[in-house]
Amino acid sequence: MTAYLITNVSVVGAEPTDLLIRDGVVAAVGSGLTAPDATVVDGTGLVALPGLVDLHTHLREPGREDAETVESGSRAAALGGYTAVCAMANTSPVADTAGVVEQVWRLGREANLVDVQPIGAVTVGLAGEQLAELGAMADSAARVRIFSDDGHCVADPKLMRRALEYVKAFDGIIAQHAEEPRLTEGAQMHEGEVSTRLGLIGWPAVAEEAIIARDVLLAEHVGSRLHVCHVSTAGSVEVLRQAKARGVRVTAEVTPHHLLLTDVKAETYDPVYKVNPPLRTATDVAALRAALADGVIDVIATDHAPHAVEDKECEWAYARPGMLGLETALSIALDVLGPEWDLIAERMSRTPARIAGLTGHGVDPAPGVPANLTLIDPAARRTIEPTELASRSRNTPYARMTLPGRIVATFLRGEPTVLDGKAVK
Ligand SMILES: NC(=O)N[C@@H](CC(=O)O)C(=O)O
Repeated sequence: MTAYLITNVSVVGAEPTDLLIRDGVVAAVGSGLTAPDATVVDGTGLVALPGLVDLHTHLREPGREDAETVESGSRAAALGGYTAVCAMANTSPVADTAGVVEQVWRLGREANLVDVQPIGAVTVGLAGEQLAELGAMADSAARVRIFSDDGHCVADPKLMRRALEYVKAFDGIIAQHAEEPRLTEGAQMHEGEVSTRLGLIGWPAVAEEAIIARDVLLAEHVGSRLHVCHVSTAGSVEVLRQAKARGVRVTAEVTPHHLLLTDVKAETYDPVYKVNPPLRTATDVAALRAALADGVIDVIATDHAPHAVEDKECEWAYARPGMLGLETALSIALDVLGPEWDLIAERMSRTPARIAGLTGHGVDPAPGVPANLTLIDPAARRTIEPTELASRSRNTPYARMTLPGRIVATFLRGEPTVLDGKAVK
């Protein structure tokens, strides 16, 4: 294994120092380190963070390898500064058996660009009728701990209760896509002034808030862990705030796009802005930012949702919901939060690693810890060109926008996956 000496780098915003990486771990931290055998990476002006961890990635394999594969999504993740991603279960076939989650896990190991931790489906085929083999997935080589029907809500309260009870035995988590389906039939965008003006059927905030309110009560009742995917409304934040104050075991994520973009984007009728849950109002964006800062929202998760051109570049009503996120998340976080490195490390690495139980991830560089880290140039600005992304899909809402920050290098267990801003393999 090659050793790497990263010189003059700011670790999570602290005074510059040197980092020596050897045999997969951070071997030493301090000024004036020397290591004649090491490859030197000049860290001047760069910030080192623990490798980012994404709780919500759609890798599309098996089934839609035209939109993304485990390998292409892993490369996109590494280029975005990630060292671990949790792969959502809405593949084809659905990841609702030990066989499928093991397949995804094995493909992740083979690509070896990030650690891919599969999420298992809660219900068979995401159909919301019958619990999937949660125990078999937990006992499989993939050691699944998070279960989600993401893309669909576990709408049946009895099934949701059973799922929460079942995973309690191994301290598992149910990650809910909070959307009361009866309130969102035919919905195309956020229900509000813009949808009224455009004549599009609305997805009301209450469809999300009602499910979160129900689920925090269920989680409290059975004493299980609940995670709420892609929180998008100010009202949801208030429900979560109250639940957390009561000690309910609930965590929540927000996406970069819900921290930056609003429903006004739908006025373009460009389906790149169609996403589930939909882009909301400026008031919601402000509430989500405040909740991220005060901890009511625990993590930024990308909801990286690649879609093939034919599924996205069509009439708004026919387009699939979802947008890319892995390669731009850190830049959006930097844009929204500013250079608050400790907060960024907390929300994008330490806390998601802790929630997912990914040992060796989300740990600040220090002697002896696994060398899972990323180097960022905060002064750089880059213009997003969709054709230059590593994802197989092109559906980024940030095309031709100039964003702050650039990932210079990412290390997975001491080996670079990204160097000089380029994927190593
Ligand atoms: N977030 C999205 O807009 N899309 C997700 C699933 C979903 O949550 O609808 C996808 O898998 O494409």
